[in-house]
Amino acid sequence: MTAHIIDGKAFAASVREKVAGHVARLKDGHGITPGLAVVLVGEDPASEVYVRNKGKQTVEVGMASFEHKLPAETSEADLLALIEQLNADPAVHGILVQLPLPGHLDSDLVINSIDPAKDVDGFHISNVGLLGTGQKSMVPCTPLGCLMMLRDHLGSLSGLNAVVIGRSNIVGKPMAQLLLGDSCTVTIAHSRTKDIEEVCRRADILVAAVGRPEMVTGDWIKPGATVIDVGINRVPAPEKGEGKTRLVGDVEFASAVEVAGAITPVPGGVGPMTIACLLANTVTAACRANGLPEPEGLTA
Ligand SMILES: Nc1nc(=O)c2c([nH]1)NC[C@@H]1CN(c3ccc(C(=O)N[C@@H](CCC(=O)O)C(=O)O)cc3)C=[N+]21
Repeated sequence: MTAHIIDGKAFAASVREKVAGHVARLKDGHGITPGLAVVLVGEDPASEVYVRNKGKQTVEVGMASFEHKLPAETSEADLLALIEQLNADPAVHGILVQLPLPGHLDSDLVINSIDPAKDVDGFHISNVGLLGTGQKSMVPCTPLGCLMMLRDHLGSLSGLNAVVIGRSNIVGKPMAQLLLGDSCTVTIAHSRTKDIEEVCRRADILVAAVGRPEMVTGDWIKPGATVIDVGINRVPAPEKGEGKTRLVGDVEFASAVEVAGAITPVPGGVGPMTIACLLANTVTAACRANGLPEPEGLTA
């Protein structure tokens, strides 16, 4: 039996359609155009993949897109001044500072200077604390997208064993919080975990977010498990005619698809959902900022 392939690209399109509906309602009914500001400091190859689709999709759903491209040598003071300006701008409902930042900038300081209500990445310490205590917050886009796909595929997650591989602040930790919020029994595995294959084989839900190409193979997976592959790794293409590089996940798809019950592909899985959830968070932020009921089905 081969796994059901969860189509993140199609799911993301349906999320964007919902977002577009809410944007239209905000515009026509209330004269509000949700706006997303993206701040890029310097150039990072991994970030470029992301930026390519994002501005386009923001405009496609009817929102305003503000891009601020700053040189790599921008000072912390100048970056903080820009964020202060965006915090104060009523046309800006969401602010995203592209990570990683150049080494001379303190990313914790920068992220925590964003107004938490406009922190559509959900990385501000206030949002992290709100999520961890089950209060209304901005939820990080990648874990939110994973949660939406899991709920859509499985219905209830209650009582299931979930294993998250990776303990980053942007994926692993918030993902674990969301799964706990949906009453999973959650394990966070990482590079120092003993018998990691064994730990993973107990998972009904396996989320791989380590950034190591094809680390998880079919023999790590419980038959029938739902596998979410967060990894986006660019590796050299083995065959001529495939271009110089190709994208692979943290899961070895060919062996995993034979064992899992369902699996997300790379590309076309978590990546498109991340961008869709960024737009969803922006429309949610715009509703909250104006005291309007928040969109249903777009929040955790
Ligand atoms: N503050 C901040 N927030 C982020 O969310 C953030 C960031 N910084 N820095 C960079 C990473 C990277 N990231 C991606 C999102 C979607 C795709 C995506 O849609 N990928 C396509 C593949 C695109 C292709 O074919 O190259 C897919 O998986 O199908 C990729 C990468 C968000 N990031």
